[in-house]
Amino acid sequence: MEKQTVIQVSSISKYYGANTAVDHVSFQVKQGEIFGIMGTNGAGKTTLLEMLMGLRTPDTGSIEVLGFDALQEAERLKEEIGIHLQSTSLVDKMNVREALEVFQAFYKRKSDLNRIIEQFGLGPYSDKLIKRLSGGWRQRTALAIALVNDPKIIFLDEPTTGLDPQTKKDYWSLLVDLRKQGKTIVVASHDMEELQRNCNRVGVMRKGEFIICDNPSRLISELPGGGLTMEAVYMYYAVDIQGSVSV
Ligand SMILES: Nc1ncnc2c1ncn2[C@@H]1O[C@H](COP(=O)(O)OP(=O)(O)OP(=O)(O)O)[C@@H](O)[C@H]1O
Repeated sequence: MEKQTVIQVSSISKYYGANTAVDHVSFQVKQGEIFGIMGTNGAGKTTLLEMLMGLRTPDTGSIEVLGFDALQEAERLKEEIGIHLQSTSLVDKMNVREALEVFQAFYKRKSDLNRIIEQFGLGPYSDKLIKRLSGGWRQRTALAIALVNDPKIIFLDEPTTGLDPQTKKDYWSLLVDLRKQGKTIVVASHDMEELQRNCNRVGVMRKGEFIICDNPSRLISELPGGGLTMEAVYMYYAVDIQGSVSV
């Protein structure tokens, strides 16, 4: 059976003065996909994610998420999505369980916190201050916070930056489990290996444009001149011809 489209992006742009951060981007995400977004620093990934989450208003185009207009129905949409905080500094002074409870209070629908704590292995840490946790456990906590309203879609902006390879793997196995539970995951990342291994499809951004979007193995095998890894895909599509990154 054809999977349902849960995100429909049609020709959205975002301008910051004369700077075009996102340039007429269109794509769809299906229910249950892990959808990756890659691109150089400044390519527009965060701006794109923020528009999908209803946190930023596009200057052109439209976005439908789970049947809601991300612009007109942003409040309603927030009930249905999980947002992974880039920094947990806001909740640094709380322990893990307190942070989960505080964030859950914002939502009507509530997931079972004990189940999340167990699923994420957070039990031994639930009364520990977040600021005392290692990077990996902080990111795990941030992901747990994104799940307090039992969202259908989870948006993640570079969640594994700075984590060691094993901690990254452990983190991704949580995401794969969430996908198996039917969640849709949209994730921006600079880690080519994790995108290649885990994403159903990856969109490549360059200077605000969506250059190409396909599953990782096709992106690699159809690379003009041949390629073996997402690194080659990145070098070909994401880095501009002069080899300089966008600013
Ligand atoms: N609030 C803002 N005001 C003005 N310009 C901004 C703002 N946010 C982002 N930009 C600019 O928009 C462009 C896209 O930035 P964005 O943060 O979306 O890129 P990114 O791909 O997420 O980068 P990174 O990988 O470094 O996080 C950049 O040129 C950036 O300088």
